[in-house]
Parts: sequence; structure tokens; C-alpha cells
Amino acid sequence: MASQQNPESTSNLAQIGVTGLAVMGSNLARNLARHGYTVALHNRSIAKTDALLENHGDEGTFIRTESMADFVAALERPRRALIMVKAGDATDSVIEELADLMEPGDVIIDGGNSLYTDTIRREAAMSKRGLNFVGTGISGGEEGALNGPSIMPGGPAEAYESLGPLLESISAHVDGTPCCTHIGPNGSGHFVKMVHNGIEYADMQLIGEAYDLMRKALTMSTDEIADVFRQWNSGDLESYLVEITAEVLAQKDAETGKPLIDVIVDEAGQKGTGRWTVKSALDLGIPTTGIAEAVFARALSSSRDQRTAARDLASGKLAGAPTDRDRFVADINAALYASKVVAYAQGFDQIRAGSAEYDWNVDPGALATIWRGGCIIRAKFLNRIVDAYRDDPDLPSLLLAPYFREAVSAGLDSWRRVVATASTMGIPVPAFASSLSYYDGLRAERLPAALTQGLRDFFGAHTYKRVDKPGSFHTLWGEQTRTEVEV
Ligand SMILES: NC(=O)C1=CN([C@@H]2O[C@H](COP(=O)(O)OP(=O)(O)OC[C@H]3O[C@@H](n4cnc5c(N)ncnc54)[C@H](OP(=O)(O)O)[C@@H]3O)[C@@H](O)[C@H]2O)C=CC1
Ligand SMILES: O=C(CO)[C@H](O)[C@H](O)COP(=O)(O)O
Repeated sequence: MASQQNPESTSNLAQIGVTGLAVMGSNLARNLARHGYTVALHNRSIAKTDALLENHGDEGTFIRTESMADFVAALERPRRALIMVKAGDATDSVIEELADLMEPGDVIIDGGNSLYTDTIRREAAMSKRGLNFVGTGISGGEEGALNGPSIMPGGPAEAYESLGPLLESISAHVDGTPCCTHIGPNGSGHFVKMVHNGIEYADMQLIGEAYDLMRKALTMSTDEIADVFRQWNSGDLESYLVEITAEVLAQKDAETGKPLIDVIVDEAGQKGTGRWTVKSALDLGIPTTGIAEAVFARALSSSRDQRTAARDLASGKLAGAPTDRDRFVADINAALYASKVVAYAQGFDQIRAGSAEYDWNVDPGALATIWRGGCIIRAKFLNRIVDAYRDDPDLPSLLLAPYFREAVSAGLDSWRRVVATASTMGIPVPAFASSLSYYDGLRAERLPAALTQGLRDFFGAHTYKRVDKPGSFHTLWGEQTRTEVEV
């Protein structure tokens, strides 16, 4: 174990250790060291540890360790170890290794994208061994990890009392407020990070549809579209993802000189958090349609063989392009904003339902507050979400908050024009269209679900409720006399 001394440190030990020094772990370790913490470093293979020390060892005080035993021995008590390795089995094996070396009162922090049910299981197991287990969502990618991410820690409140100030100090800050707060017990931090990623999927899909419409319906060049996103980023749509969309579109391929976007294969990858969000939404019975469409759109994009075989499917008679380009671009802007509100509204619905299911007591306003900076879905309009939950913590849907009600209503005609135009031109807009259908479904006085109930009762005697009296009923369908039976 070799160490570089921190002049401010009172011992030779580290206030925190990071194990797993790939993109996220190495940048978080640097962030911690830059904030004056002595950081013990560990990685399964020593190369990453040495690369970090060689390239950034002068940024603070690090303690280099090779074995897990050395790593744990390098930590001040109560020990605090942050795990930043691949989610799943790798995380389980690192937790076991650490737990075997740690003592009651020590803290294990899992900052990876772990499935929240794994976190619930791990927290219970560590708690039995007297260890504090903090499953925390961390968002911001490489740049956020280094300069200030959004941090969503779950786990015991006592653990947060001692760990919170450290995490808050390295998080992003907006208007002086840290983008880190205790989310709730056990799996809550990873649950909200999972939904954060689901919203990220929806947001990116919506941005992709906006780009596709400008490209295909308006035949705009990539540079022109990049300019539009740049302009949008100084309006209501101001957000990290819109900002980097302009940069991605403006990038030229070094080899061919073409826009890089045209050289990238159109098959979207996914590591699982979006899919988990949708599975959880199905279990909770929450219609997160925007997120689901985004996950399915990635799946469709990656179905290369099917897409190739289907290339000559009929399109039917397609409509021509909109004649007023500026107006249609403005329509797309409004459709993007409204659909984005739907994605966040659905995500917050899922968080409320998850919180109720697991008794987490997640505060949606506090969550919106820490998503204002550092994370991938940071956006100007999160301030409006904070306001909405401050004014009414029990808001039934974000779409009902006065600000969003008005904003969506103002863009509604544009939203409908975009979906209609896309449909008649044969351009797929699954997220725009499903968000609009969700909105219309939500506000509908009556839905065709009555027919679903009738059919269910017809074939399976599943019963239905009546509009005019309480109780459950089954009909002897087709009989002329006494057709209803109260159940
Ligand atoms: N990349 C991102 O933008 C974000 C990632 N995350 C999450 O943070 C975590 C780290 O992400 P990232 O930095 O991208 O790194 P990766 O997810 O690519 O994981 C690589 C790291 O995991 C270690 N590792 C893999 N398997 C094992 C194992 N069996 N035992 C011990 N260590 C193992 C690797 O060690 P070795 O070098 O020896 O192979 C390496 O340090 C992940 O859970 C990820 O989902 C969260 C937010 C954003
Ligand atoms: O957590 C993240 C961002 O918030 C990670 O970058 C994650 O990998 C993104 O998900 P996917 O790879 O499935 O697009």
C-alpha cells in the first residue's frame, strides 16, 4: 500500500474509499480528492488505479491499494467504501468481499445502477451484519461525476447523517442548494435513479423524433437542425440533453467530413434501467407510456434483420411536407415540450406509487430539486416541478399543476398537428403520439374500458361495476329476461 499524504489530514487513513475505477469511479474519486478528502483507491485490476494516479494523482490525496484487505485497512473508522462496479453479480461479490473485512457501524455505499430490489435485499443482509448499506443513484455521467453529479442516496437515515455532508459537498449545486438529499430507506435511492433513467430514455426518444421530423418532413440539414436545438436551449426546453443534442449534431466525422450522426449505425443500445422502469411500472399499474415507447423504440432500432426484411413494406399514399417550415419547427418545439411534461408526469406518478408500495415516503419536490443540476435529465423546467409540488405536495398529476396545465394547453394544437403530419407522412413518432394519446385518455370523460369490462364479463364472468349503483355485477349475456346478477 503506497500513500500520498494529505497535508490537512490528521491521520494516514482515508475518509472514504472508492472501489471500481472505471469512468464513474475514477471521476468520483477525483471529485472527492479535489474537495479535500483523502481517498483510498481500489480496482479489481491494478491498471486503472495506476492510470488514475499517474494522470491525476496530483489533484488531491489518494491512497493506492491493491487488495481489498489493504483497501479496507486504509479507511478511517467508521469505514466508508463507495462501490462503482458493474451492476448485478459483480456488485454482489464486491459487497461480500467488503462485508467480510468490515466491522459493525461501517458503511458500504453502492453508487452503481443497481436494481432497487437487489438493493432492498442487500440492505437487509448488511443490516443483519451490523453494517450500514447505502444504495445510491448517481447521475451525471463522466463530467458530472467529476464536477458535481446529482446524488440520490437511500438507506438508513443514521447513515445519511454522517455521510450526507460528504456526498452533498461533491454534488452539483443549484442556487446554493446541493443536488443530493436522503431519498428514503433501502431501495428508494436506486428506485428513483431507475425512474430518472426511464425519463432520460423518454426525453432522448422525443428529441430523436423531433430531429427525425426536421430531417425527413422538412428536409433540413444536420447543421440547420443543430442550430434549432441550440436556439431551443435558450427557451423553455433549456436542458442538458437539448444542449448536447446541438453538439452531437454539429460534430463532423474526422474520416469522411460528413456529419458524424450520419455515420453512426441507427441501433440504440441499452443497459437495462429503462427496461426495469417499464417492468416496475407494469407491476405498479402505472401507465408510463412515454418511457415504454422509448424502450421499445430502442428495441425496434436494434431489430436489424426484421428491419432489413421489412424495408419494402407498403407505405400507402403519403402526404406532402408542411409548407410553412418555421411554423412546423415551432409546432415540433411545442410537441416536444408537452410530451416531455407527460414523461415527467408519468415518472413522478411511478415514484409516488413505488414510494407507497414500499413505504419510502419519497418527497417529489425534494427529488425535483436535486434533479435540477448534475444529472442527465437536468432541465430548466424542473424549477416548475419544484414549484408545483411545493404548492401541492399531493398533486394527482403534474399535468394538473396550473403552470403545466397552461403550458400544455398552449401547445396542444401544435402537438396534434405534429402527430397528424407525422402519421400522414409515414414518419414514426411513437413517443409524441403515445404521449398525446395518454393526455387525451387522462382528460376523457368516458373511456372504452366499459366495453373491455363487458367483454371480460361475457367470456369470463369477471363482473363489472355500474354507473348508477354500487356493487359488482355479472350479466347472463344474451338472455331476454333478468340479465343481471349482483355478485
Ligand atoms: N457510465 C455512466 O455514465 C454511468 C454509470 N453508472 C453506473 O456506475 C457503475 C460504474 O459504471 P462505469 O464507470 O461506466 O463502469 P462499468 O459499468 O463499465 O464497470 C467497470 C468497472 O467494474 C469493475 N468490475 C466489473 N466486474 C467486476 C467484478 N466481478 N468484480 C470487481 N470489479 C468488477 C471493473 O473492474 P476491472 O477494471 O478490473 O474490469 C471496472 O472497474 C455501473 O453500475 C454503472 O451502471 C451510473 C451512472 C452513470
Ligand atoms: O445511468 C446512466 C445515465 O444516467 C448511464 O449512462 C446509463 O448507462 C444510461 O443507460 P443506457 O446505457 O441504458 O442508455
